[in-house]
Amino acid sequence: MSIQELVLRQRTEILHALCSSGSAEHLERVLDILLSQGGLIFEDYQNIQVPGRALYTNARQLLDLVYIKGVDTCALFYGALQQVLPEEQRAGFSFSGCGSNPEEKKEEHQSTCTESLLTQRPSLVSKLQGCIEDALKALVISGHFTSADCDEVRLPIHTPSQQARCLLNHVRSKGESAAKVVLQYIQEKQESGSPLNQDSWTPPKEVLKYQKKLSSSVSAQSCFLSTYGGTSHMSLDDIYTEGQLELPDNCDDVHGPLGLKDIVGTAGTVNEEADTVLVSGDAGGGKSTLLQRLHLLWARGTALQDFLLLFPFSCRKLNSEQQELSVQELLFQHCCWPDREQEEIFQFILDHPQLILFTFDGLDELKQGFSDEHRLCCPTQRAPVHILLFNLIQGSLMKGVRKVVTSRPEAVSPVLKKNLRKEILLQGFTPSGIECFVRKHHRDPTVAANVLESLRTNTALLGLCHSPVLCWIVSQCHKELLGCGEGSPQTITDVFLMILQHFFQHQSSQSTMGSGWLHEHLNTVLHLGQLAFEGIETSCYIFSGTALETCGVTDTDICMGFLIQSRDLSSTLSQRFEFLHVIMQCFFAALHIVLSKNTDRSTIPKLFETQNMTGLRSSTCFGVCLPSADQQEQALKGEATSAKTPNLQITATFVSGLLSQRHRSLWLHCCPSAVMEKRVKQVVRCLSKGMQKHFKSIPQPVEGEKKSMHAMPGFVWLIKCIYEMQESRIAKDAMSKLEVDHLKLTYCNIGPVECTALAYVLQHLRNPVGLQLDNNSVGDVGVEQLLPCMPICNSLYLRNNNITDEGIRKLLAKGLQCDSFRKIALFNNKLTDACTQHFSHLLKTKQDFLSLRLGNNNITEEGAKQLAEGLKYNHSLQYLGLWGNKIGDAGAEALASALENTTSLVWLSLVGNGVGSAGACALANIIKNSTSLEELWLTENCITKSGVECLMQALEHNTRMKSVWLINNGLSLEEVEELTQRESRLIF
Ligand SMILES: Nc1ncnc2c1ncn2[C@@H]1O[C@H](COP(=O)(O)OP(=O)(O)OP(=O)(O)O)[C@@H](O)[C@H]1O
Repeated sequence: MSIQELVLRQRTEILHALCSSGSAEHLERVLDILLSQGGLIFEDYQNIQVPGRALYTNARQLLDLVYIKGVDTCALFYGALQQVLPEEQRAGFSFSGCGSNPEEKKEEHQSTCTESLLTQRPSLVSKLQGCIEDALKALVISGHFTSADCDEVRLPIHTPSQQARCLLNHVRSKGESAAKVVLQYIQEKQESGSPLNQDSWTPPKEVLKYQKKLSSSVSAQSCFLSTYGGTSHMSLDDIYTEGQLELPDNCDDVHGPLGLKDIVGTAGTVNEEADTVLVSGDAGGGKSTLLQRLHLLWARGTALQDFLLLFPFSCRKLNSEQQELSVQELLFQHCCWPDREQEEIFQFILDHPQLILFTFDGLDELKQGFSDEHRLCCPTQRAPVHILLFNLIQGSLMKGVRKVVTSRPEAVSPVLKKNLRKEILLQGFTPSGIECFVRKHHRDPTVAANVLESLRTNTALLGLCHSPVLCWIVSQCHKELLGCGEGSPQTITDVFLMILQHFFQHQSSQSTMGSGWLHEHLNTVLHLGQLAFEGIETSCYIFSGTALETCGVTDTDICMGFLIQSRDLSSTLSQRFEFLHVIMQCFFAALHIVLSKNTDRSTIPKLFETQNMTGLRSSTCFGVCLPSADQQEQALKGEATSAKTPNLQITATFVSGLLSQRHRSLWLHCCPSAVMEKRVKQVVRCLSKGMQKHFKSIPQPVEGEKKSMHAMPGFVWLIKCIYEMQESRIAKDAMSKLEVDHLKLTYCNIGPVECTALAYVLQHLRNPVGLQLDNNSVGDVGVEQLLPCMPICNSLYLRNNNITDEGIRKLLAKGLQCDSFRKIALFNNKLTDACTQHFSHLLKTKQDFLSLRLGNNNITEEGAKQLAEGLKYNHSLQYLGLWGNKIGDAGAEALASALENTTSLVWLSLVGNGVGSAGACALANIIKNSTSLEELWLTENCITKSGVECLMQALEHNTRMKSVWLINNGLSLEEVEELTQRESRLIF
């Protein structure tokens, strides 16, 4: 009998010997040997070892292939069995002359490293098992493996030998030089005599010394928070509160909240080839503080430990670099100077990009807007710093070095987006974050409790506190806050006036009553205002002593605490200053515009006009104040103005707030009232004109469609300015001309603060509208802020907004009293069964409610039962969507019984709810009896043929039903075919 025949005859026994233990190890070792001896080629191996396929199937595939390949391969196969199987099993599979000497084969296959990986595979698998991590490190350092490659190898379902095989397979796909790294690594291990399972790679000594110096300077720079510099020292450890990190809505590959580690992790990656991670968030939202935290944790060795060197940059500081620099100079001069061996250290950085992390804070503050026009690839070539920065971000310079960049969202251009690995949104504090921050800020629990209580009674202020910088001010000014009773702050201008007063009164020997405090410090306000204004118009946020002098800023002014000394990793001899926070600079710039005698007449119109055009990329706002050469340069740069747009918008918002009726008494003795009146009129006119422009942009509706307005950039900002003015006359005027049926504000970065302003303004609309706020960050506090405009909303769309049951409780309590309120959509929020009783009550009470969509929340059987209670008594609901919840068959049964005789429901979706056949049979009763239902969606519900039969029988009695959707249920192809033929309204 030939050996080929033997393979056939012993097929069952061989399969048993290879697979009966349930472990794949025997089969995999046989494959290793066959690969090493040329019995199989790698493509054969891939055809046999199909991931996820049953072990027996793989083994059968091997036997088929061995048989087809012929006698030689069969002989090698029997030889491999002899090597792999336990002694007691071997005897059954002996065949004289089988198996050639593997060493001989090795001689034949020495030409390339990739081939050696195959010929030496059995021994490599055994050698690598104890030192997978080291081998991975070598591959990462050499640039062949990414962290995703490593993760795949490390998968916990792999045994050590499978990890080794997976590593070898990956290496093969990376090519010859990767194979060389592994072989060299194994060889060096053996030559050094060190056991293969010990970590041995350490960076050169000079690099380690440099790392130590860098990390100690990063640590020193990041352990205190700068906002407290002017008043008191607060260590970051004592005050740091987790902010809310989110991925943009379209990528939902992560469940649960993101943490700091996810910033450089794989979550949310959209472009594997790019190296830059963007953290975007509003002014004062905590981006710089978050980076500072990352820096500190890295320097302490508790985070980002995959990176040996971390280079932190501040775009604000890079603005003042006048020289052209090379990357080497940029790193060493701006971050940390190596005491020795600069060339060696820089070469190490170039050779090991995976071990290096750059952070660039405040890209929006860079004078030049991001552009990819000037390409630079050579790390030793000098160039203006912004060009270096852009090329680093794009990866044309220092490819492979990871970069984390922060920016305000308004300044993120499409060109920048194109170069991003991923984006993470920093959404400020959550409600529990606010509480945590206040408690950290006030060690005295009674004070903390009082501050929190005053926030609870003033939800507009609570909304503002989602912004960490405002939360800081509110905590800092707790005495003023607790003493102000009725006049408690409502707007961001109120909050900043509070801190202004707080700082002045802390510096004064006696506290001045009434509005006298401002008059007393008017000179300081004007000096700092001038400095701030000039800085905002030229994107300058750091000021030299000379700049201070030019604006008349004195030592007394500095002592007030609004300016702090600029910190820098690179040592500079002259002192430089910056405002406590850039929003503070905007506030002083606004004070200058409002109070200065020298404010040009065109300043206010230009400030508002520019912001209102399209938001970004418009001509420079304060162009008139710049020398004409600068104007030309700005115009040429085009995007340069976009970077400062957010600060101009904030300044304009403050101008509106400062000129509001409520604050005018403050300025009585500071500025002639006629001038003040004129400025107020200018602002009101600008806001009204801005709104008009938006309204004019609304297209006429197509016949039969509703008139709908999509918010243009700048719309929300205009609304916020109107809110700052706190004059309902202005809000009313602005809104009286808006005639739309539907207002769409999706993806507009709307948080609680914006909700407050929206509600304030929209309540003056003449006719009810549909308000669509999908994909924002409204949250429960935002929902509460929206309540005043509920009477004007006939439908409310709040998809993807972090809303919980508590928010719904308040929303529905108000909704019950609103006659127009008929529809609500809340997909993708955080709702559970706890909110369904409120919906149930709403359904019972409001007999004109039309549409309820609660898809993709966490509603279970219990919630469905609660809803059913309400549905029993409701005769108006037409649309009910519970797609993507977990109501199960019992939930479906409860709904079915409540809706059995519905005369209103037209559309019901229970997609993806685990309804099963039992649920389907119950739902069939609605089809049987209802006189209204037209569409039933039961896609992805594990319904089998028996369930579909029930639905079909019910359809026989119903001619009104248009379709029953049953895609992706537990039906075979044949069943689907048969059922479709029997009933065409079933859609599979
Ligand atoms: N996570 C945090 N924990 C505690 N305080 C914070 C946190 N984040 C921000 N703050 C406070 O808010 C202030 C403003 O934050 P930060 O400067 O980090 O905001 P930003 O987003 O960088 O603002 P901008 O875009 O205007 O530069 C900080 O100085 C600090 O007082």
